Amino acid sequence: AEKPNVVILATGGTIAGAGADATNSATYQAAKVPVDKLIAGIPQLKTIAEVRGEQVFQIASESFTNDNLVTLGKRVAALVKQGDVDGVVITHGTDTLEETAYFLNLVVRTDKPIVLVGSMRPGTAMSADGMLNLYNAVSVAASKDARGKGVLVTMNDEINSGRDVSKMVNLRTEAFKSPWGALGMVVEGKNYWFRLPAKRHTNNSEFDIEKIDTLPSVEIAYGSGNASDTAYRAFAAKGAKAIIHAGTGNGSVSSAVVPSLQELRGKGIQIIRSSHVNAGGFVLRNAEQPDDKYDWVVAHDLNPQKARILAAVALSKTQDSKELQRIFWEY
Ligand SMILES: NC(=O)C[C@H](N)C(=O)O
Repeated sequence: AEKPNVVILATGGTIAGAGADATNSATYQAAKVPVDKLIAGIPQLKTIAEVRGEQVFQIASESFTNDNLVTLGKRVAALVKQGDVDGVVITHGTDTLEETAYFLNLVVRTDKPIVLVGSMRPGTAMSADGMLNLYNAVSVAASKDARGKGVLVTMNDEINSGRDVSKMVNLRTEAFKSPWGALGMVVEGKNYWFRLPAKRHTNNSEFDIEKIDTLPSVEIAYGSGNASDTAYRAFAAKGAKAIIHAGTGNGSVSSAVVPSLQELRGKGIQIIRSSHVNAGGFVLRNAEQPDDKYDWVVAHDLNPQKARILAAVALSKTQDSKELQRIFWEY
């Protein structure tokens, strides 16, 4: 039987990292190993798919920019349109993997599997996790039963939705979790599914990377005790179109910051309240702050970095705060 065709788009990260010694599991350089070498290191890939690699970037993911997102998105969209491509895998640093996964989930119109994967240890380390993670990613991307489920992330044998999943801990290989649970598991080349995403994505999205060439500036300011309005004002002065408030608790805002956010909203900047609580926040409209009165938006269950992605994508289409709020409920 003919094997499915899977393209691996490599962007760098620890999965392409190299350390000086096998004991260096945490001290190494990310984004060193080219994609062809990663593929050659796993001869078993040939048994599950026809695999070819493309080096899109070679960067650590903390340095990913909006331009990187747009370039990658356009390449993925072009590939999934090809009849000779059945699935796409993207190797990526883990630090912003959740942002890229959510971005592609919003803007690439396809049913074909798009799977992001990274690793927590470089390939040179003892018990490196990248090899099995990449094998699993190719196996999921090659499978028909992964179609139509939105952009996926395979790490540590779990299949998570690119919308929900987040890096929850560092250093450990069990780093990625979704607050709503994994969609399934991939074990020895077979997928076991347990749930489906409920939010709009890919083919059912109103956004399309083919119509997006740049993303507006959306910045994140962190809430804590003794918070000041300095960061919010500085972002506004630099031209931010929206500011994500990475709020305490329910997305609460300190009384020292509230008047400034009202003022910035009056100048046309969108104010979006999210929560930075670790295990998954959930911000409700008009709870903690009168969002209707102030014309602010709430980020629903999206963490600040995912809220940044959705706000940037949404603002490429609308400047209306009510539309923005609808989009935050639906995606
Ligand atoms: N584990 C990793 O991939 C971390 C690395 N700093 C990156 O995101 O590129």
